[in-house]
Amino acid sequence: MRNDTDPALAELRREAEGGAPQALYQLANALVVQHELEEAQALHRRAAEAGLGNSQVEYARMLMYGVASDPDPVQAREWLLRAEAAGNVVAGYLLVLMQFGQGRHGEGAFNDRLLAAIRAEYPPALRAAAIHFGRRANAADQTRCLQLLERAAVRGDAVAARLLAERLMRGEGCPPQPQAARDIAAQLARIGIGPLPAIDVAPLDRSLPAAALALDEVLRPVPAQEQSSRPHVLTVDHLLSADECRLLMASAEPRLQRSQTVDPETGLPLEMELRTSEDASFDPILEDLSLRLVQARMATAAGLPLAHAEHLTILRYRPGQEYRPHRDYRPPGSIERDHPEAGNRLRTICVYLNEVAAGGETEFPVSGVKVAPQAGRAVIFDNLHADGRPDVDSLHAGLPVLQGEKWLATLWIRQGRYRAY
Ligand SMILES: O=C(O)CCC(=O)C(=O)O
Ligand SMILES: [Fe+2]
Repeated sequence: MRNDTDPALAELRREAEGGAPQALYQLANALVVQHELEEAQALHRRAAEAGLGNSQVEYARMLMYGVASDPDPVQAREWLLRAEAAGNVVAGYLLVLMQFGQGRHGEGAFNDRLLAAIRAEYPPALRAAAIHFGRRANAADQTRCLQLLERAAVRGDAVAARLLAERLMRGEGCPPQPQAARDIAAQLARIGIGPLPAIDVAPLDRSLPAAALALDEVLRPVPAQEQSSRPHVLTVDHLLSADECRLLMASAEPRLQRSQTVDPETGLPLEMELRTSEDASFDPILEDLSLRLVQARMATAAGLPLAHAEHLTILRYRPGQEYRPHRDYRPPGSIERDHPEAGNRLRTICVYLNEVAAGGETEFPVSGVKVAPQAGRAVIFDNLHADGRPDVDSLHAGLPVLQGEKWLATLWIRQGRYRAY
């Protein structure tokens, strides 16, 4: 509904009457805050056509996420390329994000794009690069990781600040600096953010070259251990680094809510005793490059394109909480309501994000396999037979947590494309 009473908005409207691109941009941003998205989109488009880089980026963002219109990643990409050519580094950063969702990394340029956004001190780029360097087992890259986390934190990135505090406290990549860690923790506590669960540090990657960015490292195949063939269950230890596990927990925590499950009869979401955890799901609009790269790593480990994955879900179980035996494939009714063209859930990948003091294993009753949580360990299993029929043997459960917390990241990956980008 049009808001005509807000004097600040009325002033912006007056200023935009002359059609100056900067004034259109400012009015559009104010309208987004008021949820007047269609008008905002039209104004960004006008300013974009007049050559304003910031509006080109905002218009492209709306097209990427399908805000005020259906998603149009092709148009979004064109606007981003235009803005990038005019020197807009956020456009380059968003192009990297899209490349890793669309399997367009073959076009290259992603490392240079990220570098340009790092040089411009764009916090999401600083954090993504920090986590990238933090996987490597050499002192120079570890120092680079810490410096980049600090630069992101100084620019207001609370997730980077949490990752930095954990590293300083434990002396990861540097000697322990408990006082500096406590200072950051105290600042975070003032805005209601507490410490993260303790996790063991995964061994660092010795195969990566020092110094240069190499983002497509997330797409390298990883060796997996087969746990059972019926159902088909694999595990990958240390798929995610400590920083990546912390990133997922820190990004999810503010959004956790009581989990819902799909009613097998009606396909409608339902709160029930089957699943007693809390969860957070990341609509792509909430994603940043760090989250996207971790998901690309997970999808690669599962052997499927990220574009086939439903939204990333992070679960937290407290003592006594569990996910009773169930299968992940969905009833036909529920598929019809949610991207029927993507088909059913072919494969699931879950990654444990912390050490659980006791309990919380993932159990597959048909083969008797039980996978114990360990930070960074992935469990990957098929929900459908090779011919696409549901595999009833894929029955599995998250056993009750007996002590401590269990954090888990899940991607349910469909047979076909689910995401626009
Ligand atoms: O908590 C677990 O170990 C299993 C989780 C699960 O089954 C799921 O996310 O679909
Ligand atoms: Fe499941």
